Amino acid sequence: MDKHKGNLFILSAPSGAGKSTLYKALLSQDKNVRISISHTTREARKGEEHGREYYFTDVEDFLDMIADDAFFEHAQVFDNYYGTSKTSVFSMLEQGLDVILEIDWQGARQVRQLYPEALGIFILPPSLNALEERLRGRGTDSDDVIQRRMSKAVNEMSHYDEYDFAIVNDDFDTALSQLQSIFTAMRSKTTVMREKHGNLINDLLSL
Ligand SMILES: Nc1nc2c(ncn2[C@@H]2O[C@H](COP(=O)(O)OP(=O)(O)O)[C@@H](O)[C@H]2O)c(=O)[nH]1
Ligand SMILES: Nc1ncnc2c1ncn2[C@@H]1O[C@H](COP(=O)(O)OP(=O)(O)O)[C@@H](O)[C@H]1O
Repeated sequence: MDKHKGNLFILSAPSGAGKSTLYKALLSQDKNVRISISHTTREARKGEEHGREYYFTDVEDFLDMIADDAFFEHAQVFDNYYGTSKTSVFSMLEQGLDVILEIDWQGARQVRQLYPEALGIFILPPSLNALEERLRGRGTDSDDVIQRRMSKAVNEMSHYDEYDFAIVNDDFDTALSQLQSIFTAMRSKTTVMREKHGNLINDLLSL
């Protein structure tokens, strides 16, 4: 795969761990970061908008996109399909923007295969009780759905060590500052410096 100017980040967590709240806070403070908007076949929740949280798509269109090789990665999560389309991600990276993929562990595995320089970050809740409270507090899911999400959460969390970094989202501000530090560190990698500051590096080495 071609080299791009921006960095690619994978952000995964069990539902309710706080990843959306964290990345929204990061986005509001960091003008160089964008979130990739996924396609999904799940129903929009109250307050969600097509093209903002997700592109809400029917199963037939989603399967057509798979057949057209339009996805960078895709997976079935709960009973729905989710996928990241190739075009917008690569155009943002090409513009030098850092891109966050908010995807599950199955999608993360596919991205690592295709794009090994992607950096994986896993968000953990401080406890299972806290996770359940946050899911209930969000008020978007029925009891039934919450129980299913809780059992899926344990499965999702069992993959945390496939990621480069893990953050426990207990105190929100602490977790946010850890996330920001990871982004800052990634931008100082020598490979990124060479790509972005080639002229400076040539000058510095010119004696
Ligand atoms: N593989 C993959 N997973 C995704 C994508 N978009 C969202 N997901 C994952 O699908 C799961 C369910 O997401 P969602 O329905 O928004 O519920 P939420 O996690 O409770 O907000 C989460 O684990 C997301 O990370 C995607 O494009 N690809
Ligand atoms: N550190 C935290 N402490 C307490 N509540 C939190 C914290 N981080 C997020 N939340 C709350 O938990 C709920 C789930 O967060 P959300 O970002 O929607 O999770 P996810 O995107 O991982 O499913 C939201 O109501 C959010 O305000």
